[in-house]
Amino acid sequence: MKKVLTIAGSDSCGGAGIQADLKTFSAHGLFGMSVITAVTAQNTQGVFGVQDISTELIQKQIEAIFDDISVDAVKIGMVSITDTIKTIAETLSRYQVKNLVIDPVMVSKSGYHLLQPEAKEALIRYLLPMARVVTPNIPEAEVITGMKINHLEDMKKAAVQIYQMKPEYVLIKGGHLEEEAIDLLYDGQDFKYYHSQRIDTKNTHGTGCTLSSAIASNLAKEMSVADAIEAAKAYISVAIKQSFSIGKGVGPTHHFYELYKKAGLI
Ligand SMILES: Nc1ncnc2c1ncn2[C@@H]1O[C@H](COP(=O)(O)OP(=O)(O)O)[C@@H](O)[C@H]1O
Ligand SMILES: Cc1ncc(COP(=O)(O)O)c(N)n1
Repeated sequence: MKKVLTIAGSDSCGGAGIQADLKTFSAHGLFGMSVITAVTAQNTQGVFGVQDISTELIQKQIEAIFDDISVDAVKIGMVSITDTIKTIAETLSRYQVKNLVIDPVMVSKSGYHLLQPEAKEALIRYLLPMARVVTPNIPEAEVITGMKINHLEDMKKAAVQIYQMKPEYVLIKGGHLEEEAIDLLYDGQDFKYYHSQRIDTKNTHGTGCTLSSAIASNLAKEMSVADAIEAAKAYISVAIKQSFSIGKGVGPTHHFYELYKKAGLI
């Protein structure tokens, strides 16, 4: 059984964060584990409070896992503050970490800063060089590069700039573009495009978390990066198509193992 770890924040309403990650791992038939960086009080309408977990406990959670269990892939999501970032980077650097996917979570769909703006530099300096794949959405790519992204040509320029920050692969997600939801992969040489039809729904809470967890799941299954993203993109498209309302705001994606199996996605 392949084992996948998420290092991320808890979302009390279950649509994003640790909860979305673990659901995605299970839907891929994998064993999911978690290191919780922060607990958020959150629902479909907003984020109402955050408690960062102490760096001591974050370090102990990581050590508890890696000292005992072999981990096939790791996904990092909400990391909140500079001290958390430094602790994760320092602790992970003591282990052979395979297949690290970093989703540089910054601002929730409701506008709450899940990463303190001053922690951006630490994320770039300490975490990005450890990544096999980094998966910014367009607003995140804009913050990381300092450039405005309006269309595909801008995405390409941003991908080249982020690649210089030393991840192995950069995937810029186009969910925030107007027309098609095109994602762009750059490996330092070539660009690869992942097209999918834009699904007309407001229920996209947790789409970024789900995509990065699906990529980590596929890497744990020893797929190549390009194939892992292809399969993850198919997964997120079905998960968004099946998304539903659970409250008054932005609803979650759907992780339905049997459905995806029937569709031949897993
Ligand atoms: N309305 C949509 N229809 C189809 N795919 C979407 C839609 N919104 C997002 N996606 C896809 O979901 C994934 C997550 O993207 P995005 O929403 O940009 O990330 P984030 O949740 O980090 O903002 C990407 O593969 C993106 O192309
Ligand atoms: C704890 C936590 N982590 C991440 C997100 C971002 O979610 P999304 O995938 O919708 O960008 C969130 N809202 N809450």
